[in-house]
Amino acid sequence: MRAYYYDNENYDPRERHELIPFSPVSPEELAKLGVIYGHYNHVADISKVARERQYKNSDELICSREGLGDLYESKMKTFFEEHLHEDEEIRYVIAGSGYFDVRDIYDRWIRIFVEKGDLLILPAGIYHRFTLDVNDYMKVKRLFKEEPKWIPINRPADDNPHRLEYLKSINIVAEI
Ligand SMILES: CSCCC(=O)/C(O)=C/O
Ligand SMILES: [Fe+2]
Repeated sequence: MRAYYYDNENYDPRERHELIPFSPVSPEELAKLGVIYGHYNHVADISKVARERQYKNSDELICSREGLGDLYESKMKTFFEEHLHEDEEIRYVIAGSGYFDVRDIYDRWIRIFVEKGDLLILPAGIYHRFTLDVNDYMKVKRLFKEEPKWIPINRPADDNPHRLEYLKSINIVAEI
């Protein structure tokens, strides 16, 4: 995992987009936003984490042109729309790599590069998005607390109760 501030420039999002000067973000800073990172060499280790955190379901997705076929363009577009979920987003990278972008408390984008063995947990209510990198391939295990479901709620969703709950959890009081 490697996290850093995004440059906000308007070229292929699958490029690195490092802000100049390079501004790294530590796992501790991510934790303050409620973003949890771990690294596990074997997919089997994830079963333990899943038990501990009471994730009951999982599925696997191959994000690539081949894996998604005709859905590739539309899925990539959806994943890269800024959105939130009403539940945690839990992703374990089985192979390949990609980027999750999350908003910090000042609404700046932090780019999180994840690769094989990385586990990333995004809290419910955080604004974020996802893109593959230039290698265009990621095999990911998605874990769910309940039934496998993936519902993105696109920004603006500032009145969403999970958004408000999230802001409270990181000590930000929303302006109404
Ligand atoms: C890499 S898993 C597919 C993307 C996804 O599930 C998501 O919610 C991105 O934010
Ligand atoms: Fe998401």
